[in-house]
Amino acid sequence: MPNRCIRPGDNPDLTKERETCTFDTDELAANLYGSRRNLERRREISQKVSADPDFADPIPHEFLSREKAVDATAKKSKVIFQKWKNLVKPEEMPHLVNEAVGIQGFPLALHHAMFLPSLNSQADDDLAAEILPRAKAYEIIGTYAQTEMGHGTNLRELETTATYDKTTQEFVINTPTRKAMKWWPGNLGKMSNYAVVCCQLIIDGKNLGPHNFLVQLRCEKTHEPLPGITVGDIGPKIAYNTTDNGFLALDNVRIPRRQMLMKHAKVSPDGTYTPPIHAKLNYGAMVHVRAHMIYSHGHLLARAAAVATRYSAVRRQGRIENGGPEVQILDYQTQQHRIFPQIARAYAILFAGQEVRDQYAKTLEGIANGQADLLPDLHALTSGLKSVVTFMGGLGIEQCRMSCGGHGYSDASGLPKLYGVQIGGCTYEGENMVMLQQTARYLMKGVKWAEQGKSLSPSIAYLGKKSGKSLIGLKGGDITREHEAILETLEHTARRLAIDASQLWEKRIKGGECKERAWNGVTVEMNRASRVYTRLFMARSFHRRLLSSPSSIRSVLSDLFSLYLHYECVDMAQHLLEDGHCNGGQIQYLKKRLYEDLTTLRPNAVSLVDSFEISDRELNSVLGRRDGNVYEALFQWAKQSELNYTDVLPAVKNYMMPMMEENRSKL
Ligand SMILES: CCCCCCCCCC/C=C\CCCCC/C=C/C(=O)SCCNC(=O)CCNC(=O)[C@H](O)C(C)(C)COP(=O)(O)OP(=O)(O)OC[C@H]1O[C@@H](n2cnc3c(N)ncnc32)[C@H](O)[C@@H]1OP(=O)(O)O
Ligand SMILES: Cc1cc2nc3c(=O)[nH]c(=O)nc-3n(C[C@H](O)[C@H](O)[C@H](O)COP(=O)(O)OP(=O)(O)OC[C@H]3O[C@@H](n4cnc5c(N)ncnc54)[C@H](O)[C@@H]3O)c2cc1C
Repeated sequence: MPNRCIRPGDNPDLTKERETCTFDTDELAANLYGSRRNLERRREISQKVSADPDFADPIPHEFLSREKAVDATAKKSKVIFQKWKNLVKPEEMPHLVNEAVGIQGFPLALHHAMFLPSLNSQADDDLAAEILPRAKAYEIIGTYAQTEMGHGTNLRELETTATYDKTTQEFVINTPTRKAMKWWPGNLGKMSNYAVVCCQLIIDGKNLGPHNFLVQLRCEKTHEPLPGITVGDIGPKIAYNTTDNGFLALDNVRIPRRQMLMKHAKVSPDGTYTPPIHAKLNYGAMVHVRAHMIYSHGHLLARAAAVATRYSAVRRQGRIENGGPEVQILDYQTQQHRIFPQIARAYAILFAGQEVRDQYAKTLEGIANGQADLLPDLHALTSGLKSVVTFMGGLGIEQCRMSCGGHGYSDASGLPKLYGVQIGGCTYEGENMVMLQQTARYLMKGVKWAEQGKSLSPSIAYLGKKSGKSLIGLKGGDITREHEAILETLEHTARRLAIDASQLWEKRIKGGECKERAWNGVTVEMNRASRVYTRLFMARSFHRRLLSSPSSIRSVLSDLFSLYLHYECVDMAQHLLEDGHCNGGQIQYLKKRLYEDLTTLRPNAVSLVDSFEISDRELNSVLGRRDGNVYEALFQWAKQSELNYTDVLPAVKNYMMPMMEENRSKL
């Protein structure tokens, strides 16, 4: 079944790969994006963006200074949020943005990712009615300012205060020390004129903990900072350099009482405080991003896998046997072992990302109806997923980069930027080690509930099951039963690690340590349990997707799922072996199956990444281009380097030439 990406003039090796494809690449892409219609819309948007002169790039972003890149991004953002705004549905926006401006951020990123969601879910009706229409119409730009120079993780110790003044019915917002400055918020430095600012709420001298407040930062007419406000950009970073991550200090800035986000927690005019139905509803914007970033980070890995796979199909280097032409590097087993698991993981992350977005929507619905009972499960799952996915994605992108040899190190490959953006996710929205502990807290409760025979939510239902013997390698040639056997083994391992961690914790408490110190003595094991819980969820989610897939793509998805499971199990072999649930022979069996999977998937590798349906513009990689004509494109790309504007650089004229001349004249 030929892949529909084939076009005349393409690199013949890529064409051959696509001709040997065994599945309908459009079917898989439609499944990935939810429907044929969604796939068509995706393509339509890609084509229209490419054809829109307002989005044209005279030279690639990689060659622009930071200021020019920010300028170009802002210009395109204006086009998106004025000219294009009504041409796309909200759920198509992320694709439009990726396509038109790229992945390094844009002036309205935080406005969408956190400012609007905070207002939507935390502002009371009056404030929402006043501010939301203006924010949605882009009359104002906002961000989410929580992290301070001195505190990001430990929100309880944030220093910025919002002290209620009953006499004027205002909050006084203040930054008491240098390290209390807000530091890091995206789009805070230069773009935003408003922010949701997280402050300790102080009433009558009593600290009621972190709460959110809407603060105007800049004049709506001049964009100059308002009195009492010091604001700016924190400087260049590993990536996200078209984002103005910023600093902010507030010098006793007064805001009206109603600018506290009071849908859940409330302060009445006389200073009476009413707590929310769930203590952490103020943290809702973080849960929003965590729930959505899984999918977007899966897409980053998908891009890297697409670049590495296509390039490895056109790159020929060395021979496996003497004689004959040089081989495609994709034929080396080590190359397949590096890249194919990244393809499988990208699909797994995308599937899990879609499930968790749905779970988020359900939880939000519940909260709107006064029910926060789904929140703890969602918080545990999103905390685990954000940590596992960003770390796994970072490792995966780096594997893809190395698999492209020298050219992978060039910005032409697009891979260094992808890596920089991906690993940002290990830190933002809660540092990974910290968020895994949030998941572990929930697991520890789950272990207790299971012991007490209480009912468990679906994501931790496995904690209440009994383990049998691992059937890995004992299920004959039936792939369906093999998948089940592996999933059961993963369930056992996730359960066993959670119970072991719980017992280790209890042992330390019984030994006389307080709960918290005892916790710190077992957090490595706690986080291990959280990771395996998360990886089990991802495997189960992939399996659900496989079982519900149409027959036309069932076989290739099953091959991919096999590789996914075998790879994950070999990667986690230590955990499978530790308690004797699996034996060495079973691990050897899994490795043998993994190597077979590499061979099975080889003919479909290029088509599997074609089904990610990432346009050349969005991929932004000379190595990953759909037509595979990389060498000419590489030269054309390099010619645009600003160092090539002139043959003899001033740096050479001013320093190197005189040095050489002086040294020659000494002889
Ligand atoms: C046009 C484009 C459209 C785009 C659309 C949106 C796209 C989104 C995709 C975005 C992708 C990329 C965009 C990039 C943007 C990045 C921007 C980055 C922003 C940030 O980084 S914002 C700052 C984030 N900061 C943090 O995450 C801080 C981490 N720290 C914490 O969260 C907390 O301090 C803590 C949880 C670690 C500890 O808090 P604490 O108050 O001390 O609580 P605990 O005692 O630990 O826990 C008490 C109980 O509360 C539960 N809990 C904690 N947090 C939550 C929560 N968020 N929700 C629910 N429940 C929570 C916890 O489990 C405890 O429960 P228990 O007592 O055990 O029952
Ligand atoms: C690209 C990017 C964008 C960002 N955007 C925003 C934004 O828009 N708005 C915003 O408010 N913030 C933003 N941030 C800030 C970000 O949310 C914080 O940096 C993050 O939450 C980590 O906090 P921290 O920097 O204080 O790290 P720290 O807490 O100082 O972490 C340092 C180390 O200490 C460890 N550590 C800390 N506490 C514990 C613990 N309890 N247990 C074990 N280990 C611990 C961490 O694991 C880590 O290894 C952004 C950050 C980045 C990198």
